Amino acid sequence: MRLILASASPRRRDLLGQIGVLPDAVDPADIDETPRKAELPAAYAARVAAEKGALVAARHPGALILSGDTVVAAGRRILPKAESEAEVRACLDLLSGRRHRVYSAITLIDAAGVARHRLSTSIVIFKQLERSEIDRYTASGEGLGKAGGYAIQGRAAGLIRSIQGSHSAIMGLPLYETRTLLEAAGYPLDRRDFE
Ligand SMILES: Cc1cn([C@H]2C[C@H](O)[C@@H](COP(=O)(O)OP(=O)(O)OP(=O)(O)O)O2)c(=O)[nH]c1=O
Repeated sequence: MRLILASASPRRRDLLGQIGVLPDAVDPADIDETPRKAELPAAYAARVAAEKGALVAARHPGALILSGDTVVAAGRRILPKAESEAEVRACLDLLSGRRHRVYSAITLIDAAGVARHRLSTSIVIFKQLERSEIDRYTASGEGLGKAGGYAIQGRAAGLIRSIQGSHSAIMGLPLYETRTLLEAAGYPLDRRDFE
């Protein structure tokens, strides 16, 4: 059974590897990720994960397709995937000293073309950040290319007071839900147990 990871994110590949799953191919979906007007963060994450999966499934008939989308939200506000230092700084200014949510959606399309979806919601609380902490974090470059301008798997962990939910989901792929969907689709898991 061929498994295609529909993602350009090296984090998603590494996370899959953490549960012993090695995709047969990685084929990212390049879609327009602009939120719709008044679209709520959870619905947005779910929609984008589903759209990425559908696009890539069309290129691989008969394969399993796994896609995901991770969105950082302050209330109803969707934070960008930070693409500049200014965006990282703006995200940290907003997240400092408060709790926010991280929505991590996945879609698995099975060999028959049936799509199954899961959404994992986590709550993250940053400490009240000093100006110098924001300056240093921004300059580190770690927040670039990350939803909400930070990476919990990196030095941002030293600025985060608590998380509630799933660490893997915040990083980009909710592993519990991923395993559940792969299992439901008949994908052979835990093969190393039998070797
Ligand atoms: C909040 C957070 C996000 N991220 C990353 C995970 C995702 O790569 C990225 C969110 O962007 P996504 O649009 O979910 O994914 P992507 O563009 O990197 O890859 P693709 O669309 O091809 O699947 O932010 C972290 O690595 N650590 C974190 O703590």
